[in-house]
Amino acid sequence: MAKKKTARTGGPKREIDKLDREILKLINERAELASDARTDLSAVVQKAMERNRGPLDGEAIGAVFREISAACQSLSHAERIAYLGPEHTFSHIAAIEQFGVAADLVPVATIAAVFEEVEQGTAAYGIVPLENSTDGRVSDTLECFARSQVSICGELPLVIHHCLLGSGSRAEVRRVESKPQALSQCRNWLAKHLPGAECHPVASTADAARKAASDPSVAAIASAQAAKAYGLEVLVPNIEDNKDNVTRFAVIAREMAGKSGNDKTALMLEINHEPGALADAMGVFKRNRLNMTWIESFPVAGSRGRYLFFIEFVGHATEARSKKALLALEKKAQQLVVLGSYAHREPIG
Ligand SMILES: O=C(O)C(=O)C[C@]1(C(=O)O)C=C[C@@H](O)C=C1
Repeated sequence: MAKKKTARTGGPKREIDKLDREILKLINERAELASDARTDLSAVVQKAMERNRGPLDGEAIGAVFREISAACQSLSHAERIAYLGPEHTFSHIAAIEQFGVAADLVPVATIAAVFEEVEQGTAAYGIVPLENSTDGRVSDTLECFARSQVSICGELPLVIHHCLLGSGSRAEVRRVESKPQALSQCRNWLAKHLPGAECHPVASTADAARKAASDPSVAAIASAQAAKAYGLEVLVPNIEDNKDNVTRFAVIAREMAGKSGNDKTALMLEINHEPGALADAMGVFKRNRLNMTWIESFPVAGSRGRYLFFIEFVGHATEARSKKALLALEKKAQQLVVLGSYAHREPIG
């Protein structure tokens, strides 16, 4: 079939040159389209098939362009960084701290979507809240770690100042919206200063700010940056209950990070359901003189009684003492997953 088409359109060399030019054109188009996170590969393939005048048939040209588009997409997505959006969430602020404002920062709707972007390779990194000094763990994130393959390759503890934002006056506020973690970090302030207001959970602090912009009876708890971006007034700044309110973010990726010399390692452990099993596991850290910096027990969804332990200790997983401890833990564990090693950071802000 290819031979017949070549003859009709004037020789293989010319056809291949023409094909090259078409490919180049489509690659350029693809690069432009890649800036849109939702670009669909099939649109590019479809275009290539429509433009095709031989020598290859439609199926073959579709297959070639599918491969080219996928390669371009993975190249152009190599440095995309996914975060819980919309713009001006605390996750966005953390992503700017970590990667700079010029980075290709991509807002997504949920923490689970951040994990998906990284797992599927459409983003090289993601940034997710792990725990807060007032409110404890961020369950959405731990749940994602329990069923995902991604690693932690960095940490970023960020000082969080919450503001009450609105488009009217404080006296008009009947409802306060924010992410449950933010509402919880301000619960004493809300009980004292807005006891009659209904608290309503939404997907993120910036999502709350965006919604509050159209209704003066609704206030949002969000950052001062969100106030500016969504055209709201800061009705009350610094309403967090604990003045040293720090959220620790994890930078996630498909690969682990190398040694920095001042590292921590996070792991996920499930142990036998029997007396002394947790004490035995803890004994491994003691014997190997490894200082634990975090422990969190988390129920395995739908298991009725099984728990995962999220543990963090000082040291890189490749260091001798860590390796010895991980080996000993593995023998005791039903499940042991090293989530990653990463450089220790002091709180920012
Ligand atoms: O909603 C946001 O702005 C987020 O980035 C999420 C999040 C969280 O879930 O912990 C991050 C930091 C603050 O603790 C409040 C909210």
